[in-house]
Amino acid sequence: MANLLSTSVIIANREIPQKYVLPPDKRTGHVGKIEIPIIDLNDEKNSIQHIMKASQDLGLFQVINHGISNELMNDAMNVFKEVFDLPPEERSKINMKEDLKNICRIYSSSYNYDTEEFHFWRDILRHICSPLEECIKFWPQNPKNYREIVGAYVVALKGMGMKILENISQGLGLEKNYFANELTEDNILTINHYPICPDPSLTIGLPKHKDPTLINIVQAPADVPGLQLFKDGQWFSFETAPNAFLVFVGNQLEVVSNGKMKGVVHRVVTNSNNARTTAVFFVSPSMECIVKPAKALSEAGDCGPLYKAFRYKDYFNIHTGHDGDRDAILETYNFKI
Ligand SMILES: O=C(O)CCC(=O)C(=O)O
Ligand SMILES: [Fe+2]
Repeated sequence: MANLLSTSVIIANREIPQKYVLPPDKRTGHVGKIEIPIIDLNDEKNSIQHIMKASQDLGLFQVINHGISNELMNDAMNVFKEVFDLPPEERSKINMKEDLKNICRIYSSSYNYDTEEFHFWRDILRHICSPLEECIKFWPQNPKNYREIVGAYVVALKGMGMKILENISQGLGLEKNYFANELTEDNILTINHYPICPDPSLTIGLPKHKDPTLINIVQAPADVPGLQLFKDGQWFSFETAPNAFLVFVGNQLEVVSNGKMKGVVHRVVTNSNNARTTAVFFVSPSMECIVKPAKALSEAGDCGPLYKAFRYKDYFNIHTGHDGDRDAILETYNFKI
């Protein structure tokens, strides 16, 4: 297995190995600033309309009053950080031999570490979360309350995700529970840890991509920036409100909504002053699910369906197989008609 950045001599030496240095055309330059709409999930009168507008304008919004307590958010973030501070011999126990389905894995850069053109400046702890009772047995036991806290966190995130999707289905004119089925059955939680980087101008935490899921929900620190989005030919950095979650429209929502909602191209840059840890909850179709535009939407307008039906597994396999540039999937996998 690849060395984790968090333990390796790279950090101690304060130098960037060649494999992490981006080709000049991929380096990050000047960026503008943009504000991401903040949506009050308690404001039932307006939340649908605000979510729809933000999803259509930007493909990204933040939610507050989302029902997940600050205490649970803090507890979860603290145990995630503790995992990355564990001594290497403790951390290596996370990749358990009995975990044949790779339910819980800790690794560096990406799944394509051995073949990718350059490495990303991040370590990842990835947990499959569904079905929870099966998967939780393979999650870390150190810190000792890890499973209890992260189990509660995942249940809360799923509940919040479904509430957001109820808003979206109503905003699209579909029945309220349109997404309460195999379209949202697979859930993964990844913890991204971006260590301090001696020279952020030469590296990338996560290169530009659109999320392959239905939606991605992100808990990111308000005081350590890193995420940037691409809009109208320019990159923008933005701030995350304290105790808010960011919600990204994923490619599958683009398909189901027949292009009414658009995913946003984004990336993560590195930081020379602070390490950054984020939690990302993927709400995805099951691997066998056939994804296609909702009939009510493709039959309503003049344009007909804008996307072909496809099996999520076929899409996902191509998506994860792309070294470095996950956005390339949009060109190579022609799921558009
Ligand atoms: O770690 C972050 O800030 C965002 C990660 C992300 O975009 C992703 O995992 O798809
Ligand atoms: Fe993403």
